[in-house]
This record gives sequence, structure tokens and C-alpha cells, in this order.
Amino acid sequence: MEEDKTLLLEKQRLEMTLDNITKQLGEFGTRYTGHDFTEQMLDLQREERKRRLEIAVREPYFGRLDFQETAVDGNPSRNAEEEPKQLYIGKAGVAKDGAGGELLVVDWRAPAASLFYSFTGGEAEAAYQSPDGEISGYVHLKRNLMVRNKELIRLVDSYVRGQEESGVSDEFLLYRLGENKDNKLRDIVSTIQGEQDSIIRAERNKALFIQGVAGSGKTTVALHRLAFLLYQYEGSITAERMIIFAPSRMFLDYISGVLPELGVGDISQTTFTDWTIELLEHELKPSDPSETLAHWFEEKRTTEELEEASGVFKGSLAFKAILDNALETFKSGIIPEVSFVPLEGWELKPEQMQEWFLTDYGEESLMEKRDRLVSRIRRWLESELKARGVVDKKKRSAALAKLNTFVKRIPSYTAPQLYASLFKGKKASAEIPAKVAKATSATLARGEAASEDLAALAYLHLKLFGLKKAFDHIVIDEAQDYSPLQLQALKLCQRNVSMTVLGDLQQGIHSYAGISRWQELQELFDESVTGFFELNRSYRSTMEIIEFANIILSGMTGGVKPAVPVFRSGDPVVVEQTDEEDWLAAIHATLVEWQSAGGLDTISVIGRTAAECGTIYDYLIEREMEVSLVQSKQPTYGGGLTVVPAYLSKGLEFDAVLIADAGAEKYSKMDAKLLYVACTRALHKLKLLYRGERTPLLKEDGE
Ligand SMILES: Nc1ncnc2c1ncn2[C@@H]1O[C@H](COP(=O)(O)OP(=O)(O)OP(=O)(O)O)[C@@H](O)[C@H]1O
Repeated sequence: MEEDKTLLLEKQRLEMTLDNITKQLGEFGTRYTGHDFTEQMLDLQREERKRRLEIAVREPYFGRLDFQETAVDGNPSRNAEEEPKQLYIGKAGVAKDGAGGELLVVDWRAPAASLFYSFTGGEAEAAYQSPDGEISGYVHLKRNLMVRNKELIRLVDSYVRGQEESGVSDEFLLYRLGENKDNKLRDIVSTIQGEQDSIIRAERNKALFIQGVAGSGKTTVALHRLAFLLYQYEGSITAERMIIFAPSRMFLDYISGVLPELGVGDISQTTFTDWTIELLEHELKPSDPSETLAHWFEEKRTTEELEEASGVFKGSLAFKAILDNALETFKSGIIPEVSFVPLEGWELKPEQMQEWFLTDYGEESLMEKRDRLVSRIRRWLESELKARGVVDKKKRSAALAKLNTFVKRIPSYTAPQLYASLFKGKKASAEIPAKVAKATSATLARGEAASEDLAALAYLHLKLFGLKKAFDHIVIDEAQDYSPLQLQALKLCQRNVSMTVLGDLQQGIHSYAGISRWQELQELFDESVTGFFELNRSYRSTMEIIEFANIILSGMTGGVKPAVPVFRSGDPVVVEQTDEEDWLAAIHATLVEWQSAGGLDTISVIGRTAAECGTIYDYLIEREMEVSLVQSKQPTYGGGLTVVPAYLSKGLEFDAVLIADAGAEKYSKMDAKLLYVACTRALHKLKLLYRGERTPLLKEDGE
């Protein structure tokens, strides 16, 4: 009875809220198209409000928190005697009368809403930070409300003050995690967990490093953090000055739904490759990434090869020192050692040029200073010609010809030109191994930049030409694949440090280019501006899958803790041997079985190499299955049934995963991270087939 009444009251509250929002939406007139600036600004504000209402009308709120305020900054609150306030929390805040006043819905990013996420139950006072100081009080109710198509379809009280089991239960979270996934990552505003919330709301001027196990919500949390920063620092931080770096265009497509769902637009989302190539104004084109991937993943590589990879060297601080040296040599060689003598008896001394160069142009970049110096010399000549009354055309052109010759002695570089000079010719650096120098020169000569050269090129470009647009905030996803030099280049893009850098060392499959310890990146920043968070709970997969995947990494060192599952149980993981000749048929049979059982929207067959995936794909196509093959340059991810090489599956997730061949031939002990990545893509179902002997990674004792 009591339950029915609660439901009825909540339904009425929802109806009232929806009516009010619909009424407000109906009051918008046509847009202003005139030239009055104030009117234009007001029109933009109205549009923004309309956008928020349009988000709210779809699903006005997802939670309710009844909070009784007792104190502000330790002093008794004026409202202490009042009844608890009912805060309805949604994706977009809505005021009842449209402009200020009573809030119908509190924005999830508002200070008060933080309690909805951080409250862990219990009768004691709880508190949150607000612009007025710390607000403390009692939580009376925490309620999850699921609204779909304007109907209230589910209501779960996770905390009721005074009731027996007053710990906050995970029922609603489990319900959400049990849902299937499509081809896009989704927002998690209704179920953000406490440890995720503290990252989302962490202060702005920090380089935050987040080590999070597979499925711990790193990508999702980073996107929510951007939405939070825009809300919290409205006016001083803008979406146009935020940027997200992700590993591939396909991954960007996969995450592209989250920010619009959160009502955030205009944030650049790019890959480090695309960004650098644009920075270099397309002077070079990127090498085909599939060549690098094929080199490292299609054939077996040894540990020595990995350790000696030129990418590690080119991303190191030792390499940065070589670049800095080249920049210094360029800088100190800008002023010619001789005087400029345009005509007999006229002289512009190097000391004068040096003084102009060093003192006149403080903040400018090296190349700007160089160009200004050239202009200054030109102006000097013009004024000398005028002062000395030179009208004779011949004399004039002789002086100008001398100027042109002299200017050629003042070096000028683009980043690729300066970079190329390190590997070949008179200025080549002796510290670069001959093999690396030869290969790099050959790539650059083709007009290409290999992925391992991009960081250096970006760094040199920023040092030579400075920054055109500084970023208020930078997000770097899959940062374990970044080199110190890459991060150093991005650091040059900010006036004040504000970065969210996330990744998982256990998924560092590109160790020929990335890092093995977070300190390698952290030490680029002053300790006072760095923060480090760990996310150890995994939300993606069932307990069975996580426990299984943890075995794969059990032999690994590195100090990263194993993933802790949320208590969500599913089917056991299946490991099955198959004969060579039945292998493709076994893959096909599993897929047919899964598809006919239903309930799985996204299924992936994960292969070890692109070649293996091609074979599987052809076989499935011949059997008229609707399937797509994921390849390295693919711009989009379509969902459904896919065949994907393990190294391209990173970041994605599927309702069910079939590892095509987990044989010892395919995954040696060196491939633990790769197999771990592949297995942790699965949400609900995981099966591994293998031919011959099974990989040693799947045995607890590693034998
Ligand atoms: N608090 C949460 N509530 C509901 N779902 C969540 C929560 N946190 C994470 N998830 C879900 O878990 C899955 C994994 O999230 P995400 O891809 O952001 O994790 P990740 O740490 O970046 O993973 P990986 O490193 O394996 O790529 C997603 O489906 C996401 O929606």
C-alpha cells in the first residue's frame, strides 16, 4: 500500500514537472535575427535555456535526495529547523518559473547534487562543498527514478533514514550494468559512483593522472569531467578551448554520443596524429598506421626488439634534450657573425642585431622573433637610404640585393626541416643511432611522418612558432600509450596546467611507444600541480569475466592492482579446444547459437591478427552472416556482429566476445596485455576457442 502511494506521488511529481517544462518550451518565440548585439546575446541565452529544457523534457531527472541542512561552514544554518528539501536531480537544471527561483530540477553538476553520488549511507551528518562553504546536514532519502518516454518505469530507494539496512545499495547500478550496449558509449549521470565523482569534480588547475582498470569508466568519467568543468567554471573555461585526445577516429566515433547527451557541444575531439599533422599545416602526411601495427602485431616480436624500439627512444626525455640542443643551436646561430654592409661605409653590426633580437621581442616565438629581426634590418636599411638621401636607382637596388643575400644567412626552419637536419647532413646529431637516423630520413624524404616522429615534430613546431590557441583543458585517453615527449608537447599548449590523463598500464599493448610507469609522465609536472587517482572497480564485465581476466595478468609485475568486480554474476567463461579443421565451423556455430538465443545486441569475434580476422570474416560472409570487419583506418564503429583484431578492440565493448584462438601459438607470455584487453571487452558473455595447445596465460600457475 505504502509502495503504491509512493509511486503515485512520484508519478504526480513527474507529471507536474513535465507540464511545467512543456509550458516553458511553448513560450519561446521566434529567434532574433537583427544586428543589435545585446539582443543577439539575449537570444543566445534563450537558445541555451531552450536546449536545456529540451534535454530535461526527455528525462527530467533520475534521482531524488531529501536533505535537511543543519550547518553552513560549521555554523547552525538558518534553515536548520525546516523539513528536508527534496532535490530532484537531472541532466539539466530547470527553474520552475523559467528564470531563477525555485528549482524543479537540480543540475547533476551542482554542489548539492554531489551528495547524491558521494553519500555512502548511515545516520551521521553528511556534507558537501558549496560556494558558501561546507554545507552539512542529514540525508533522509536517496531514491533512484528511471524515466523513459516521460513515464516513470522504475523506482528504487537506495537509502531511507531510520530503516534497518541503511547502507546505500547497488541495485539500481546493477540494473543499469545488466543492460545491453549498442554502438555508442553512453552517459552515466544516474549511477556515477563515489570514486568516479571525486575525479569528475576534482579541482581544475591540476594534471590529474588516473590509473583505472579495464571497464572502470575512465573514458566515461573524463567526458563527465569536461561537462562538470564547463558548468563549474562557466565564463572562464570554454568548450572551444577544450580538447580530447583519443587513440583512433573509430574510438572517437564510439564516444561521440556522450557529450551531446550531457548537453555539451563544440569540444574538439581528435587523435594525436591528426592534431599534429594539422599543427604542421600538412607539410607532412602521416605514415599509414597499419604499417606500424602490422610490424608489431602481425608478426611475433621479441622482448629485446620491444626494448630497443626507436619509438621509445624518440619519445624519451633524452631525445627531447637532442631537440632542445638543436633549437638552441638554431637560436644562437640566428644572428650572423658578420656585419651587414649594404653599401661601402655603411654597417649594421652583429651586436646591434643581437640586441634587437634579445630585447625587443619578449614573448614571441623563435620564428616570430627571427622574422621580426629580418623586418627590422629591412626597416633599418630603408631609413638609412632615406637619411642619406640615396635616390640613385642602381645604388638602391644594389643595397637591396645585398639585403636579400644577407637575410639568407639568417636561418629559417619549419619543424620538419629542423627535425630532418638532425638525422642527415652536417648538423646530424651524433647521439642518434645510425639505423634510426637512416630510417627516419627515408620516411621524411617521402614527405611522411611516422607516428613515433609526431611528438618531436609537434614539440619543435610549438617551440619554433609558439601556440596559436591555448587549451583551457586537455583530456588524454589511453595515456599509457603516450610518451613523455608527447605529453611535453601538449604541456606547451597550456598557460596553466589543466589536464585529465587516463589510462591503464595493464592495457599498455603499445609498449614500443608508451610508458611502463606513470611517474614517467608525472615527473614532467611540478608535484604541487599533479594528482593521482586509481579506479580499481570494474563496471563493464560480470564477476566471472573479471576474475578470469585477472588470471591472465596474475604473472605480471608492475604494482597495478587487479580489477575488482561489482557483484554482477553471469555465465561462466567457456574455454574450448577445437581441431584445426573444425576451427572456423566452431566459431560459426558459437555465433549462430548466441544469435539464436537472443538477448545480445553486440557480439565480437576477436582475432590475434588482421590476417586471422580476414579469414574468419570471409568464412562468415560465405555463410551469409551479417558481419563487419574492423580495420585500422576505420572512421566509425557500427555495432552488431563484428570481427576485430585484439589490438584494435581497445576501448570498445561488446555484449559477448568470442576469442577466436587462444592457442599457445597465438598468445605467448609476452602477449598477456593483449589477451587481457581482448577478454575485458566482454560485458555479459566470454568464450575462448583454441587450437593445439592453449596459451600458458590461461593457467593459474602460468605453466
Ligand atoms: N558508474 C557507472 N554506472 C554505470 N555504468 C558505468 C559506470 N561506470 C562505468 N560504467 C560502464 O562501464 C563501461 C566501461 O566504461 P569505460 O569504457 O568508460 O571504461 P574504461 O575504464 O575507459 O575502459 P577500458 O580501459 O577497458 O577501455 C561502460 O559501458 C560504462 O557505461
